Amino acid sequence: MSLPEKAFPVSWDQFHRDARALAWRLAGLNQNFHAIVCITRGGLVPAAIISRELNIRLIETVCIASYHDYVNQGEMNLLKGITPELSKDGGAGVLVVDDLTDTGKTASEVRAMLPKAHFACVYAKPSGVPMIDTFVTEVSQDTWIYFPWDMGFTYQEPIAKGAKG
Ligand SMILES: O=P(O)(O)OC[C@H]1O[C@H](OP(=O)(O)OP(=O)(O)O)[C@H](O)[C@@H]1O
Ligand code: HPA
Ligand SMILES: [Mg+2]
Repeated sequence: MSLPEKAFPVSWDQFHRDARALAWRLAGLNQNFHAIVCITRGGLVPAAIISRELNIRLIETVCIASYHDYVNQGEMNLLKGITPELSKDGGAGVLVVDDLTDTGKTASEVRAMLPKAHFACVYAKPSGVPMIDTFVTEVSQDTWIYFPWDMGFTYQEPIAKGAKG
């Protein structure tokens, strides 16, 4: 697959604001989550912000990767699963956090491990939306989200010369 048509660049400020907006939504559910399971690596950043806002101090990781060469998704690679302490009741009362859902495959893989957990991510594309309980911003499927931890400052082509957005 080549790079999707549209670009959605996100700055650190914007990501912090959007992750906080996610925390507000989650707080409004009054569900009293006792732990966060964050899907590494992308979920580490929103998990740090949400754990601070909601005062959740028990943080676990599930280490899973499927995008092996930037935009192309390969097979799911589960490097570390979830402690039985958190998965024993199907993950009831657990909040699962990721940066985004795209095809929904990553979330679906983790849902199979924690069917009763609440799934949250900051950004969502339409194919992944059915896998997620709470998110903040939806972008179209033909959009690539550029996260600040993947970026550096570079020259931008003017719009009139064909900049992508
Ligand atoms: O909905 P999907 O199509 O499954 O894609 C979403 C997943 O892809 C990215 O992770 P990636 O596998 O690139 O690993 P990373 O978090 O370590 O960057 C992203 O952080 C999500 O976890
Ligand atoms: O749009 C995206 N941006 C960054 N990482 C991703 N992994 C899957 N989709 C995306
Ligand atoms: Mg990820």
